[in-house]
Amino acid sequence: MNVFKLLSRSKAPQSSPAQKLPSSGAVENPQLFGQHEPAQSANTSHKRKRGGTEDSKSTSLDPNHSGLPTDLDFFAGASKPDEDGKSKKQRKQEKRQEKKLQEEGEVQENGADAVEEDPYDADECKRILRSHKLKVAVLEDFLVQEEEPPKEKKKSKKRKKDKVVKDKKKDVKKQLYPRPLTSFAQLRTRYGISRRLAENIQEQGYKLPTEVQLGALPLLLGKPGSKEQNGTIEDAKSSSGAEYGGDIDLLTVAPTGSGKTIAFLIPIIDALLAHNKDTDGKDGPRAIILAPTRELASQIVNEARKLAKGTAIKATLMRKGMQVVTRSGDELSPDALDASESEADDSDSDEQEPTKRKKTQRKQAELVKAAILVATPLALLNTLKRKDSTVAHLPTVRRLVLDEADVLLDPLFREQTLAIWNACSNPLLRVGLWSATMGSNIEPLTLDTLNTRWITLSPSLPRPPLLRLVVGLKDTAIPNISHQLTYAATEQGKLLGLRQLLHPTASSSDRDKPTLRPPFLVFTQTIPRAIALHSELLYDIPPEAGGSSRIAVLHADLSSSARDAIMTRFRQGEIWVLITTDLLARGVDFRGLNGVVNFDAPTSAAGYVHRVGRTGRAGREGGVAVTFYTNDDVPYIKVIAHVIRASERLRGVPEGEGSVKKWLLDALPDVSKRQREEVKRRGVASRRTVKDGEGKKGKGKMADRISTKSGYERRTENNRRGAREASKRREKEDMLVIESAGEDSAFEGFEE
Ligand SMILES: Nc1ncnc2c1ncn2[C@@H]1O[C@H](COP(=O)(O)OP(=O)(O)OP(=O)(O)O)[C@@H](O)[C@H]1O
Repeated sequence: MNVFKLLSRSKAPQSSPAQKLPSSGAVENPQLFGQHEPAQSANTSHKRKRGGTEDSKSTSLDPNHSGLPTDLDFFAGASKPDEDGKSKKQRKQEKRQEKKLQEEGEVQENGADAVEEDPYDADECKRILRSHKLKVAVLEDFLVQEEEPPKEKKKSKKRKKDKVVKDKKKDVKKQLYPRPLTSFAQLRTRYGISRRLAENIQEQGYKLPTEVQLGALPLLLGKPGSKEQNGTIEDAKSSSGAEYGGDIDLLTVAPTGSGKTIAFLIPIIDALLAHNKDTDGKDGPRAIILAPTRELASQIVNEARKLAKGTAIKATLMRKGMQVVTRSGDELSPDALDASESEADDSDSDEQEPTKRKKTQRKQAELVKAAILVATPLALLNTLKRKDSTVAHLPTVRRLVLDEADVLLDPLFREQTLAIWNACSNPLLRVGLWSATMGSNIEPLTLDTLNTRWITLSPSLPRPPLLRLVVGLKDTAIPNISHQLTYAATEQGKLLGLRQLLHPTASSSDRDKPTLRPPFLVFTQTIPRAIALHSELLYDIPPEAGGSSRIAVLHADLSSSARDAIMTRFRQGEIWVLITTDLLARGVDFRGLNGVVNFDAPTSAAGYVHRVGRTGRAGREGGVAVTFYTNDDVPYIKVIAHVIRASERLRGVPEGEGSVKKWLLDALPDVSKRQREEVKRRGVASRRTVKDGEGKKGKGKMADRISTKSGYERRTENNRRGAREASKRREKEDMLVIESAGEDSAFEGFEE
């Protein structure tokens, strides 16, 4: 068996206790926090089941059958079980219910899973949320602001309104304590999600919800009028958020690999299924998910398809040539027209016969018919742009998700993202912003956008609140991986260091340090550096082990099909070392990835959090993150050292024992915010790709160079090569002289 097959998303085998590596497979408990909390006596999952007994459903969706040892089954019911695992109270309740059912002679409409839950204990909710490091706050409670929109107000009243808003702001960031989702079974029992959706979730084999699912799903699934059903206590200060009935805009910050994707997909699919007419996208998509890269977008499509399997809901990846709204040809921008003529639809047409497909290609290229559309901002905006540069509206879209929201609202993508957000003209649009990191500018920008949209689109409608859910410490790397910050002095030092990782020897491997095993990712600052590093390492893997086919480079200059092929080979375990740029830094999920090497140090704290978060997914232990730094990085490495320190603290590593020592933190210089911004935007100067004509005498070439050879060796080699070439040239010239002399002597013409 090829152990590297473990990398495959779908074929990860079970872990063995001796081998704790991400590639060893899924862990029992994907949660990052709260696992060592003692199980409390307060019960949050007492149920009176209508239609069937508790044990008629011994699946992983059953909260009382999670299959975990009691010490791990953090959310196990609190009533002391008897030999059959049930308390007397539960047995009594079940008998009562069975009898009632027999009398009624039928199962309640919602199916055998419908239950009614007891009012919950608010203190217990708070305790669970705190132990899992979940914080929910109302950023701005629009629902209570039922004043006229500011636009229509007279100047004299404006001051008064400002005061009202200010007063309200005292209440801003009010904490909420939603009732946590402690088992996937509750999705059906508490929120009545569709049976098919519940089965699809169960098929994924998830045992416990991760923290972000535990907090976000109750907020997003709460049905209007579910207040009583949820047994919410009427306490303004410790509200559960159920009063919003799921009608909210949500900004979520949760660790990398913590399962944010299904946390935003489940509510979308559930809502689409709830409204039969929304399941197809005949008149246009109902939900749009934006992601910064094509790789991430296509991964989200896969997840959505798994969750929507067997339903009428289709998810599709936005490709060049697709159209999202019906428009006549002369309305299209040249970009959109070119694209629609050159390419056809995606996998929705895969099932059709080839001839039929050919005929319908043109038609399908005209309109996407999937209810869920996943796209990169540029790809979508290109198809929406009209000839006159205006953007077509998407009135059918009711849900917009910005995955990796901080980067989508970063200057690089901001304009495109906001253009799409504003193109979603439905006043009932609800937005979700998700990421593992969120800069401080994102909240005001989001509030601003929501405000402007409300004023222009629906001033008469009540507005939903904007809630913020934070899991763990904001902007911190996950605690379940080990970090190594390695000083390599020079570029050559980094290459030697990387080779030592590839070929560890007894002398090179530090016993205290966990070894990095393939498969792993190697990040560089620029595309030319990734290509150069790939050429340098190409023959480092012996032919017996697969040779150069085991190492590959992936970057944005490759064609889409080449990128897809490399991704597939890496997932299948054929490629062991993948060299890449920040293209793969965010969102991409290689479940069994054992490590990450920052060959070029990331240029921001967020960059570090996302890159290293490609390993240690869903609570897997044993991932390793190695970061090399040279003299050129010294001014900027402190922020990364701080992130590592914070993550080790979260893990419980005592002060002084972590990989970043205090003396190092004290020794590293601080740089100004401006310098930090500059390096974040453009990278470390010595590694930038210098364009033609830029920089001094060939500096551009130097910047991209990656090699083990020192400058001295290079110069000596160049001199030798120059001397050899000069000598060859001289020999050639001598030969020419002799030959021409011979020719001259042989010429006997022109003489009179
Ligand atoms: N409840 C769960 N139990 C176990 N595994 C889960 C659970 N939920 C999601 N996963 C798995 O966790 C992995 C990471 O999920 P996902 O890609 O959604 O993370 P993410 O939070 O979006 O990460 P990132 O911030 O890097 O984008 C996936 O392989 C997914 O299948």
